[in-house]
Amino acid sequence: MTQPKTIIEKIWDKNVVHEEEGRPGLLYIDLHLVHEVTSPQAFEGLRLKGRTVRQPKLTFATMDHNVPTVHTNVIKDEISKIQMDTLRKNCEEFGVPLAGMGHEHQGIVHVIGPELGLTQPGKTIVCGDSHTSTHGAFGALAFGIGTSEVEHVLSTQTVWQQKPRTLNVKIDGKLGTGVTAKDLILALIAKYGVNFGTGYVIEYTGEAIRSLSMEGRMTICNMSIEAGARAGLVGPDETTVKFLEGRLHAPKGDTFEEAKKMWLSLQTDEGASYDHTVTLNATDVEPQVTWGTNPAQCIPINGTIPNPDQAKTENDKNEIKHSLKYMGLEADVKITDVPIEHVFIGSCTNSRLEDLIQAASIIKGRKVNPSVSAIVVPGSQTVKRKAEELGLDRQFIDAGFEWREPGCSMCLAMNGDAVPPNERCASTSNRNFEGRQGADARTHLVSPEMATAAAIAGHFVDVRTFN
Ligand SMILES: CC(C)[C@H](C(=O)O)[C@@H](O)C(=O)O
Ligand code: SF4
Repeated sequence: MTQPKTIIEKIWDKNVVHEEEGRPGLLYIDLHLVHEVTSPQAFEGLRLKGRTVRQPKLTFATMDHNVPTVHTNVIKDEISKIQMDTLRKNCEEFGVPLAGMGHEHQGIVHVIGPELGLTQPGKTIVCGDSHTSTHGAFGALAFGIGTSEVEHVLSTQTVWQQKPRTLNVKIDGKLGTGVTAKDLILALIAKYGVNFGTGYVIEYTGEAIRSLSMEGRMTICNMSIEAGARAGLVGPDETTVKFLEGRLHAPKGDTFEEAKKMWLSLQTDEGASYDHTVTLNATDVEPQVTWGTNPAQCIPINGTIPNPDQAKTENDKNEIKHSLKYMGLEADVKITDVPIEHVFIGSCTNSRLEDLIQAASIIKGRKVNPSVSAIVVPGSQTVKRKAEELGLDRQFIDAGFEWREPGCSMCLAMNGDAVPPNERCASTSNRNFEGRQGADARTHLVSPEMATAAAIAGHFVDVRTFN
């Protein structure tokens, strides 16, 4: 009898083309996603070495980090303009399909891959971007790579990888009303810290994960990297198959039926062992808000800002003090008493149609607080179009939100969208590091529902009682 395997080992074994004891393996890549920030030197490398792109059909590029989200044909920022022009030129020269600015499929790379049906179960997927882990929601082995690896994948369609250790994150129980996938992943990182995934690929299992939509699973897998993991995935099921059926690049007709069989059979075997397991009970999770400068510095909405004097170690004490200072917060204050000036609904964590529907559902005819400036940035042109078909743009605009063009936007402030110094933002993105949303900007990570509620209230508020 063959040894029972995890889905992670199955995908690895299917795609590894060369392996030696104690060394990284050479992994064949089924899909290479490309964006304008991490690709220019990689293409330049090919050019200098006289090489071509080995598999242009397995490569797909978009523009996201630098695109302005206010409607314009003029890119003011010179570096942004150069990166985008360079990507266009490179894609033309090397025959790589591109959804550039103005293209109907343009959007954040981790939103468009799944949306176009490029992301599929069992694939190995890479991109020069850490949040490539998002695509793991489909049962793909998807991880971020550096620019030199981007060049390697462009020219050989393979990458050297250390065989991952496997981590089972088992989330049982049921999510309460008003509690989302974003709250689950924040609570998980708050419980185990920002390094518990280091050296591992995570498989998310358990009842709570099974009952999530694909959008929810993407939110969770997206933030695997914030737990230190290279990748995170969810075994494919009927939810996965249903999401992919009819998508532009998904298989069609009989080929779809065959693919479906293959996808559904791609599961961790009964009795397979993981290198490590951690658990969380979804029933206990409340809406979360980060108060500090890493995603683990996070409390439930009814909590208070931690007091450094109650820290367990000297190190923790100093860390809390440092974060409080940067964030301009006092210990022991209720998080619901903290006022905000900005709201950002967007990013590859929470800018899909479902996120926007859920965010809009909180408005109920109310207005954004006059002290808050709030923007909604759809993850892609497709999301934007569909949201407009549903009238979501009107709901947001009527409430006082700005409705923007798709891109990474205020998630990382590379494109003209930034939080001013010492101002506070409730953000649906994934990183709250110092300076992430602009120099001295203060970021609080929350779910889309919690972001809308905060925009209306002008401070953090429990979305479950905000009627
Ligand atoms: C610019 C890119 C390399 C970076 C990443 O790898 O994640 C960005 O997307 C981010 O979220 O910080
Ligand atoms: S939305 Fe943010 S996290 Fe996602 S790829 Fe863009 S910059 Fe990175």
